[in-house]
Amino acid sequence: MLINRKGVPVMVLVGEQDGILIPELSRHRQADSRLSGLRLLHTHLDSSLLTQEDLMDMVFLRLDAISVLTVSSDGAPRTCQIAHILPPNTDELPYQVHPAMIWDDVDFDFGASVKALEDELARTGQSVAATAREGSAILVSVASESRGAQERSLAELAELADTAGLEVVGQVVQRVTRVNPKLILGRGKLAELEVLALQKNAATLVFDQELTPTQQRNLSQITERKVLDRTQLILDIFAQHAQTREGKLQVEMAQLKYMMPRLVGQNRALSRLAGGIGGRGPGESRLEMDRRKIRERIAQIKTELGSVRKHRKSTRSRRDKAGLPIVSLVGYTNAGKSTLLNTLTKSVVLAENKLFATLDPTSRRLRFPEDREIILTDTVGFIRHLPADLREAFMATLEELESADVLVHVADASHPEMDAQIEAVESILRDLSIDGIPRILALNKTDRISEETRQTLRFVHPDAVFISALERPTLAPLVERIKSLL
Ligand SMILES: Nc1nc2c(ncn2[C@@H]2O[C@H](COP(=O)(O)OP(=O)(O)OP(=O)(O)O)[C@@H](O)[C@H]2O)c(=O)[nH]1
Ligand SMILES: [Mg+2]
Repeated sequence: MLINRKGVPVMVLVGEQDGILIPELSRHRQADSRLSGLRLLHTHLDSSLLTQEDLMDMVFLRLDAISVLTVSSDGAPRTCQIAHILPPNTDELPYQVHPAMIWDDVDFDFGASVKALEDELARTGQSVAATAREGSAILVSVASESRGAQERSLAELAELADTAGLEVVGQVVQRVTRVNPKLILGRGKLAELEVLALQKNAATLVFDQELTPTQQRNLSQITERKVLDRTQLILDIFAQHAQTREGKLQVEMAQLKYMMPRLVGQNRALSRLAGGIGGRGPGESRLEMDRRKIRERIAQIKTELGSVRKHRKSTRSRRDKAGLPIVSLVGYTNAGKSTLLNTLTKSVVLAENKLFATLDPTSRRLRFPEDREIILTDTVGFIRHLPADLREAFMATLEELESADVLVHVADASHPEMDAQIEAVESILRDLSIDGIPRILALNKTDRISEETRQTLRFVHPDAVFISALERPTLAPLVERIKSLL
């Protein structure tokens, strides 16, 4: 029986021995509350009390409370057990399960309990600006790696989320031997995640691992929240930041390719549900048409990209004819490449403390004191675990590197993961087969490291040049090294 907050039963459900089917409840959800406003009282025909399944139902249906009543063989009520979701608490408990009570002794004030919960949830919800709700996110990692490794990867995901404009309000880590093909995480962990999202008022869940179309669909259906994975987040950032024609086309293509299999997935689900939803949904034929349109658009983008590239090749060969040597800055995202380009050339190339501030190769002329000129080009930031779909789009933006005479690999010496970042960059350079071009390793942001760290780094990277892109005088040794290689 589903009972509303006035104590009125709104639905009586009849089930079978081992379960009842609870229909879609979202219609009952009140606008001013995040719980459904309903509590479920149900019976167990054996004498078992609340089960894990019951608690899952409470969480995913966002019930105010769930109670189970056991009945004697003659149908008389015996014991009752109540559970309800908890407001955010220091013990990080998702819900409270009360001890079982004799039915005749039950004296539980549902009204008071739910009011306390709603008040508390509303209060924590308000500490984040009301409008921030759409933008507040919980980060989730489900993998077989160690907890430490997962947390390091989540730290990077948090930076990505920040760049994408999301506010991170919590995180959940699960270490598994095998991921759940339907939900990626186990049901129990999903319930924990759902309660955390409810407690923190987070509208978005961001997974560090790539979600299959099925997982993504299931997760957003069950949680009714926006579900993103790392790929989508990066695509989103790419889309926000791409500036040139080529950058935009590359991003659009990657997005369309990402969408395709997901459309197919939706389609299958729709055809399975077709009887139920009648003509309201975007019918199968519409989706079919959308897929065809996407394919057409991808083909069109390919043609456009071809002509954009041809154009760029000709500007490149003009530059080659001018005989100016090309020096390209490469490096992990946020290492300080654009800042270095700015300081060296005093030009204004977008530099921000955001990942992926730069998405398109940007070139500047740089004149040395003795009247020698070079072309200095900035590039897109590299990143580890670049999703397979994005690798191609990313590498395409680096094509220009082939014609570089010198590569300056900029690394952030103040970053705890610097060595892993350096390796990630080197690996992509190897894939591009341009690791043969003379290369200088510039350890940047040395204004932020201690003398001790500097000593260690000098030992580990004896060939590196130490710079601070913010301090022009520190760049002299780098300029000397560049000149010596030309
Ligand atoms: N303290 C300090 N901060 C720096 C230095 N160089 C760059 N930064 C800061 O680091 C942040 C990232 O710099 P960017 O130049 O945008 O980095 P990028 O490598 O171009 O990043 P992407 O374009 O995203 O790949 C900015 O906030 C810079 O101000 C430095 O030498 N010292
Ligand atoms: Mg940049």
